[in-house]
Amino acid sequence: MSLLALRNISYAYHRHQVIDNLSFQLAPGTIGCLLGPSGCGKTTVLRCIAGFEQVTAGEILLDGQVVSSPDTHLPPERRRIGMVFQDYALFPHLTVAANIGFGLRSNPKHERLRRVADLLDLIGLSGQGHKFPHELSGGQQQRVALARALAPRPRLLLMDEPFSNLDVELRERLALEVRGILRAEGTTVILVTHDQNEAFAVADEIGIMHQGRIQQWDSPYSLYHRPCNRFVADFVGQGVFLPGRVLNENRIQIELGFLSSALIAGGNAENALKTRGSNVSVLLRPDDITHDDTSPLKAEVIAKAFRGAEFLYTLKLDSGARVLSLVPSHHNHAIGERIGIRLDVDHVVAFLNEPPDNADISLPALSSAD
Ligand SMILES: Nc1ncnc2c1ncn2[C@@H]1O[C@H](COP(=O)(O)OP(=O)(O)OP(=O)(O)O)[C@@H](O)[C@H]1O
Repeated sequence: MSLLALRNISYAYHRHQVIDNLSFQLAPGTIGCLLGPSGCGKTTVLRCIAGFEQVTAGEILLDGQVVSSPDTHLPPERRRIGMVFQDYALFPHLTVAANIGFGLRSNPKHERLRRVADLLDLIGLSGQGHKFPHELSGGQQQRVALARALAPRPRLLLMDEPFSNLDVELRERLALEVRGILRAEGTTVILVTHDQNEAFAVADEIGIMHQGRIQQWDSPYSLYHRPCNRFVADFVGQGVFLPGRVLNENRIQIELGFLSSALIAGGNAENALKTRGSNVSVLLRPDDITHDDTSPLKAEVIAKAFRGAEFLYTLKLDSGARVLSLVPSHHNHAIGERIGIRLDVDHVVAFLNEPPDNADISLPALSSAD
C-alpha cells in the first residue's frame, strides 16, 4: 500500500485555481520530488499534504486514511508529518543538541539523548551538540534542521527548497549527503524544488509539474530519456527539436542523416511513427551529437560554454537549425569555426510536429530507396 496518495486533488486560492486534478502516490521509504517552474503550484501541494490548506476536490490519504478532502480535514499537528524549509528556522538561543531534541521533549530523557546522539552522528556533527546555530556553516545548519525534523520519526517528511539558500557547489554536495541521511533513516519524503540537479541528486521518483498538473511522474532516467511531452522534454535536461520525416517504424530522416535507433513516441506521436512520410519533431540531446574531426558532416560553432571537463557547443547546421553538442574540453574550437560532427544516438524520441521551434528545414523528397 502507498504511504501517501493524492487522488485528483484541486485547490484554489479564492477563485484562482492553482492545483488542477492532480494525482500521485508514494510507496513507503521512497524519496519523491515535485519539480517545476516557479508558480506551478509545488508549494501549494506541500501545504495541502501538511494540512495548512484543505483541498477543494479529491482526497489525500496517509497510510490509507483520508486526511484531506472537501469534507475531511485532519489538523497538521495530528498528521505526523515533518518539515524542512529553505530558511533552516533553527532556534537561535538553543544548542544544536537542544534544537534536534526539540520535538522529543515528552520522551524519557535517556531515549531523547540517545536519539540526538545518533542523529548528530548521522549528520556528521558528532561532538558538536553543545554549539549554537550561529557557530555553524549554512550547510551544517541545514543538516541540523533535517535532524530536528527526523528526530520524532515522522511518517512523512516534506522538504521545500531546502538547499536554495546555499551556494551552488555546497548545494550539490549537501543534496547527496541528505539523500544518504534519508536513506539511512528509511524516511518517506517529498522534496519540492525548481532545480533539476537537486532533484536528480536526491529523488527516486520525480513529478514534473506545470500549471497545477503533473505532466509525468517517473524515474529521473525516464524523464530525461523518455519524456512524455514537449514540456517535459524541454524542462528536463537540455536539447533541441529538429524536423524529421518517418521512413518506417525504425527509421527517421533528419537534416543530419538517418536515425535507425529505437523510436520512442513522445505524447500522441504513436500513429505518426507508424505512417511513412509523416512529419515529426525529433528530440536531440547534447550527448546525441559528438565531435569528430574526420566527419564530412560540418557545423559552425556559434556559442560555447566551458564546463570544466567539457564544452557545451551550440552549433549551426547548414539549414540554419541549431543543435547542442557536449565535447571533451581539450577540443577547444573558436566561435565561427566549422567542426566535424557525428550522430551518436541510442534511441530517438519523436513528437508530433507542433509549430517547429528550430529553423524551417525542407527535407529532400522520399525515394523508394529510403
Ligand atoms: N496565499 C496565496 N494567495 C493567493 N495566491 C497564492 C497564494 N500562494 C500562492 N499563490 C499563487 O498560487 C500559484 C502557485 O504558487 P506556489 O507557491 O504553490 O508555486 P511554486 O511552484 O511553489 O512556486 P515557487 O517555485 O516560486 O515557490 C502562484 O500563481 C501564486 O501566485
